[in-house]
Order: sequence, then C-alpha cells, then structure tokens
Amino acid sequence: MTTLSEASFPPGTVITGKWNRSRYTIRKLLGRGANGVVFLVQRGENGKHYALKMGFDPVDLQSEINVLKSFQLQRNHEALRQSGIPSYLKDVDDYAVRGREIPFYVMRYVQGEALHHFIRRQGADWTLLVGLRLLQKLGQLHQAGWVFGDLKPQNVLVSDYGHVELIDYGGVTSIGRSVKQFTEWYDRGYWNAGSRTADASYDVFAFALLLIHIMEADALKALAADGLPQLRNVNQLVRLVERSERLAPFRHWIIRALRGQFQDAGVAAKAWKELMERPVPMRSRSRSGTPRWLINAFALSVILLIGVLIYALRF
Ligand SMILES: Nc1ncnc2c1ncn2[C@@H]1O[C@H](COP(=O)(O)OP(=O)(O)OP(=O)(O)O)[C@@H](O)[C@H]1O
Repeated sequence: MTTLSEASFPPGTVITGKWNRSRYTIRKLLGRGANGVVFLVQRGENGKHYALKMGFDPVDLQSEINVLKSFQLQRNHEALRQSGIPSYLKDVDDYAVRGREIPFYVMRYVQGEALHHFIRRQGADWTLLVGLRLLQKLGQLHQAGWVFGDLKPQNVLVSDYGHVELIDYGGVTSIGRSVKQFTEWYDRGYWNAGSRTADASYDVFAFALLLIHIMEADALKALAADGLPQLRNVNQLVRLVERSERLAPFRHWIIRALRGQFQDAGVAAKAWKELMERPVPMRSRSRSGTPRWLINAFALSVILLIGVLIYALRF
C-alpha cells in the first residue's frame, strides 16, 4: 500500500476533494508536522492561495480537524468575531489517489517565517516588537475564552515589519479544559510548574520558554536533558534566566511569567510595553544590539577615511 510519505506530490499536482469536489493545485511544500504534510496550494489553477494539510493517519488528522471545527463554531460567537482572529478552516475532504483515500483540510495561508528564524536573521532587537505583537494576539484569544496551547516558535510566523500570525490552531483549548496538544519544552506541566488545565497563564508561561529557547537554546537543552523528570522545576529555569546576559533585559518579566504572576496575555503585554519604554541601554546588551546598518556605515566611513588619508599623504 502506498503511504503518504512515499507518495510524491510535485508542484502542479491537482488535488480534487472527493466530497466537495473543490480543486487545489499544489505550488510547493510548506512543511511537515507530526500528523501530516502541509502544501501551499491555489484554488483551481490561479485562485487564492491556501495551506492544505494531508494526514499521515486519518484518526490523528480527524482529531485535529475536530478541534479546528469546534474553534470555528465558537468563532461565530460575538467575542471571537470581535477578537479579530480570522477564520481559519476553509475546507475538509478526502483525496482519492492510487487506491487509497487521504484526508486533508484547507486553511488560511499565512505568509512569514518562523519566529526563531526571523529573530536570527533580523537580530535580537526585534524581540521587543515581535514579542509585544505576539502577546497581543494571545491576549485576544484569552479575552474570547480560549488558550492557544501549543505555542512554539514554529507556530508563530513573522512577516516583514514584524507582523505576527499564529498558525496551527490544533492545540486551541477552551479555558478550564485540559490542554490536548503541547510541545514538551514550552509546557508548564513538563517543568512541574503547574497543571495542564487551560488557563491564560499557560500560554504566558509558554511564551517565556519560547524566549528562553530563542536566546539561550543550549542552556535550555542542557537543563531539559539533566536529571529526573520529577526533579524538573521552575527554580531551575529562574536560575538560568538570572545567569543569562542575553535575557537580562527581560529578566523580571520572564520570572513573573514563569511563576504564573500574569493573569493573562493582556496583562503580560502591558508589563512588556514597560520594557519597551525603558531607555536604550537594556537593549545594547543583547548579542546583536548594534544594528547591522550602523556597523556597515561605520566600516564604510573608516575605509573612506583611510582612502582620504592615503590620497592626502601622496600629495
Ligand atoms: N496556515 C499555514 N500557513 C503557512 N504555513 C503553514 C501553515 N500551516 C502550516 N504551515 C507550515 O507547515 C509546517 C508544518 O505544519 P504543521 O502544523 O503540520 O506542523 P507543526 O506545527 O510543525 O508540528 P505539529 O503539528 O506536529 O505540532 C509549519 O511549520 C509551517 O511552516
């Protein structure tokens, strides 16, 4: 039997839904997750762009779809409509190919690159702005009674000018229920720092871990690998943050987030804004504190100066 991973779907392949008969033309592979493969597609041949996810296992994909559907249903409620979070799930169907049926769903295509890649490319100076926008997005979700759940750098796409979008709403959980989909490093339960019952501070904790991951990946990896799982605790994370030079500008904020002291992302965003209002010195300590254009401009003026001096000395 052909499995999804063996099957090839080159650009130009047309996926026709068995039930809804919608046609999608594959443009490129966007990525792979635990439950399936995601492609950039166009409706018909030249229609709107979407992201289409095919499942490795119908059961796993179905549970992802169920979460999205219930989220979508709730979206019709006033709070979510007003939250500005766009409608996400567009189509659910099966694709019949080579004697088997592959389940898929179609979602809004979000442009941008994963948060950690963006920060690596653009420099740590962007952390403040991007962080604020991410907290505001999470805050909208919390206001509407939901927790994002599976917050990790891959699920945050950042486009130019630091515009932030969340993808993979498969972990979205209504407040008070158990978080079903999470990723160990960012999970409060993994660090024995609290329960997996969805509350807004669950996401704020994950945000803090995301920041630690981006700035201090090696130290976090070492901590996660060290010792027995039951001995993991929030004080280890606090010590890591206190030792880190790179995290120094965010130190107090992160420690509050780790200790669950922000009741939701809205409150956390307000405290984050205060970080942004502080004078420049706190930012100059970050690894790429000096913008690249300034370094280049400085190098160029040194070269010009040397050139002028050589020219002047010759005459
Ligand atoms: N709506 C979307 N728009 C643009 N790119 C997307 C979209 N959804 C997914 N992707 C891309 O496809 C990749 C795989 O997504 P997917 O949601 O399947 O897995 P994941 O989030 O990486 O992992 P998992 O589902 O196992 O937690 C993502 O990392 C992202 O690069």
